[in-house]
Amino acid sequence: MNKSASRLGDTVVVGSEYPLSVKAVMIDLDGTLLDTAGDLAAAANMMLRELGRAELPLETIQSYIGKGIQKLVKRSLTGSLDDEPDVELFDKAMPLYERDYAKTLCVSTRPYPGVIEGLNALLEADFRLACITNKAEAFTLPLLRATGLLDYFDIVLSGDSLPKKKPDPMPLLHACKHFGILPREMLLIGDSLNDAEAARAAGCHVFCVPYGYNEGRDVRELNCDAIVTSVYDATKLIQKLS
Ligand SMILES: O=C(O)COP(=O)(O)O
Ligand SMILES: [Mg+2]
Repeated sequence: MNKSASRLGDTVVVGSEYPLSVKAVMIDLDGTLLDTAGDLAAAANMMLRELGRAELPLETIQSYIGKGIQKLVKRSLTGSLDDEPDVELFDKAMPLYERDYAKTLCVSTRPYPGVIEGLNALLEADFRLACITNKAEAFTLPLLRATGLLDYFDIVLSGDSLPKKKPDPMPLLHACKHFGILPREMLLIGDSLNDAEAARAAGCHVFCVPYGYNEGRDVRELNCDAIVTSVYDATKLIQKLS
């Protein structure tokens, strides 16, 4: 956010061109649509137990979410954001984590307040919707189905759907192409640096929610167009460009 930020109720916006005119909306999954941290952490701790290692607090594992499950496993094994674990240990840990997360996938995971209302309002206003996540597809689709969100989206792009994932702009540009629209006609709603960087690199608008997982960092540090309290609140800042 920059110095010209202003407030509309609890929503913080930058600049004054509101409502923004866009044709389609992309929404991030972990930390924006769904509160997945409890189930991701339960699986990480099952894996750590099976490897005879100490469990980690939920808050620590929550700060490891954002760059896909391989990175989550590496971070859980090393207790750091960027260190590389021993290759043999990682090769043993990865299938354990995948098996464990398949078990915990939707135990406590729920949509955040304002998500269902927001998705309904977006469809009512005739926006086409994409879900863009760094989560692996094997988990994304069952989770969206189990929480009743899958049918809202025209396209779902997961962390392994394309050669590159967020913060690379590739999935965002792919979604623009899918809808036949320009990046500046697209809005991404996300919760992290990965979303903000991907949107800026693609040339899309980006709003961030403050309740998600920004790898332990303050969401106000992000270069985004607005911080919105919920997906529903985001709908009040946009209008359909026909
Ligand atoms: O899988 C992750 O680490 C994060 O996924 P997200 O892109 O939906 O936030
Ligand atoms: Mg996220």
